[in-house]
Amino acid sequence: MRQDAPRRPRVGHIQFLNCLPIYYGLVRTGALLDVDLTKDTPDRLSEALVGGDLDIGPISLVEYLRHADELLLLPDIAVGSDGPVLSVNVVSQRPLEELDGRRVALGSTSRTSVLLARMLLAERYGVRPDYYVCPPDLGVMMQEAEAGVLIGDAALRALYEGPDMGLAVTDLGAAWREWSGLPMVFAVWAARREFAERHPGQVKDVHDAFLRSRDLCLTQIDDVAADAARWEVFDAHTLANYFRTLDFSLGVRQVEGLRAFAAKATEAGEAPSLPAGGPEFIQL
Ligand SMILES: C=C(O[C@@H]1C=C(C(=O)O)C=C[C@H]1O)C(=O)O
Repeated sequence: MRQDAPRRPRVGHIQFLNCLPIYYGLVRTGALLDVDLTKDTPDRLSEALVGGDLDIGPISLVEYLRHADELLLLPDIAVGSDGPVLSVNVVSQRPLEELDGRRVALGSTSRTSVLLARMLLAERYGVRPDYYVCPPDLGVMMQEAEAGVLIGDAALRALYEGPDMGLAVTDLGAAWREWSGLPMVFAVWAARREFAERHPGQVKDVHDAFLRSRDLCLTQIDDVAADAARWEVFDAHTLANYFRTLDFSLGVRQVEGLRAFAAKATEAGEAPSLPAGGPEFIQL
């Protein structure tokens, strides 16, 4: 028996459909054998990465901004959209400009989208609702509040079911694009700095695996959607359209969008400002 057996990197994975294209390829390429994977909601994964319980993984953008000194970004991978995202929504029983002083529920799995919603409602709609955090359940939210902010599968479902229930659905990817003219980055991938310094090879391997996985999947979206539709409430066409809508890249425009969001978050007192030239990427 080896007493000092090296351990696999502890890697996070968002358990929403939005990251299925990345997971799918990890299975197909065999990369899952080389990582200790934790699937969870974005709020818990962010906390685990910041707390040192994970080494590498996706992190909600604003949580990255709050802990940028402990983290390094992985290049070229993110969860975002350039316009509508379909799965980040404000669901409302009345027009957004009428929400002043009204109860608005913030889904507990989100950190970035709930902040985006609060900034948008304050700055674009001039309203100051009475916010509270609650589980991401549309039915409960609509009983207790006039509007709710949802992300992930629950938000995608609300997009299709909300209008029949008399609810207005505002896509926050589209709203951000109208506001800033830029793509929105909801989550980034990061490694803990100390881990990256000790195990640069492992970070590179995990990063390569994510990119290969994503790229493989993007060439087979209809097959991935058909496979996933066997277990999901969404049909294959809806899923394929969703996967094509999401933007998993982190190029020059996405980084511009990230910086614009960071500047607004700093102005709102929600995150320290990015260092000049930031965000800081890992050198692989
Ligand atoms: C596009 C999405 O982006 C997400 C939104 C997040 C947030 O608001 O904190 C975090 C991770 C991503 O899952 C989504 O959840 O549908």
